[in-house]
Amino acid sequence: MNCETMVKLPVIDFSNQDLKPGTLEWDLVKAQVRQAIHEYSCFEASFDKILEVRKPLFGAMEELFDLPFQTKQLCVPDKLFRGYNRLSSRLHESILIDDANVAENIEQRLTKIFWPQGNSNFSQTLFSFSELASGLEKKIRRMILESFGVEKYADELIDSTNYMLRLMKYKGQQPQSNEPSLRAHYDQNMVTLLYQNEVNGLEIQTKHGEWINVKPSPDSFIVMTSESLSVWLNGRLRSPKHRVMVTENKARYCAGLFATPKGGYQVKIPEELVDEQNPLMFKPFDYEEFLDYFSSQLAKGDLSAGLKAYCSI
Ligand SMILES: O=C(O)CCC(=O)C(=O)O
Ligand SMILES: [Fe+2]
Repeated sequence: MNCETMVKLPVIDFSNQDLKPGTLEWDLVKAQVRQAIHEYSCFEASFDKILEVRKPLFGAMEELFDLPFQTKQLCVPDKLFRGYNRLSSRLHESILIDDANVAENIEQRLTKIFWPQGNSNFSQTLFSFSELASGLEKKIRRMILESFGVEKYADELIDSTNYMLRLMKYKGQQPQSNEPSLRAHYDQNMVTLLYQNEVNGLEIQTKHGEWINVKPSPDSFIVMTSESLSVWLNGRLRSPKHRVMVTENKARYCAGLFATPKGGYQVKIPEELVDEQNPLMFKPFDYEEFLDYFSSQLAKGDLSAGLKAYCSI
């Protein structure tokens, strides 16, 4: 059900290019981030530079999703393509690119597949988006770690990140329809950044159980702390349940950058976060091994499996 609430997510401004650790402004923004994730596990990050890629980005996504469905399904490996299926939704289609913060990967793993003769505008646009979004995510993650007093792990954690780019298209729907375009779920990665066109639909559940309709402004990302970060912080913060309900007869495009631990890296709770009052809650895990388990559970129709169940003590 689409229950409109008056709650609005906090908006935090990251547009200042000189936002650097150790400055007064950094500390002020960090305090806002900490407050927002404590309250909502989610906030709107305004970042005016993103407006430069807005038009080309959604143009490139339209170009991609306008390709014949069969072409996409046949050309993109199974694991990376989701198209109108039972588990996600029949209204949703998405393509995933690993390590999208490296230009060559976008070229080889996406552009070359569909345009063997090249399409440099397409590659350049997706790369610019990933570069801006991953740069912003690094700042946000560093602030979160600092706010929990574990910033000494920031470089290691950020260096072992796979920046997965997921391009998504949701079919438009009649306003009276209340079929979810993407079912309610928790993201399993570290931090999620979402950037959408003008069609709204994302809903986030607050810790009190109410659903907020998210209506980001064109210069804003939606930022969520996800399950891997919650586990790494020994349960110190939550990740928000969210879903998508499109109630406009217009396609919704959304580009998501999912900061995810790289396969082969052991994600382990820092010893500073474990003591008598806060006993160790989760075992170390390798995200890729978890994903294998997670996908096999999903394939069996078990939608409740998640990282916390997988590695809880
Ligand atoms: O389209 C959106 O806004 C949300 C997408 C999402 O939740 C996901 O891909 O995990
Ligand atoms: Fe999600």
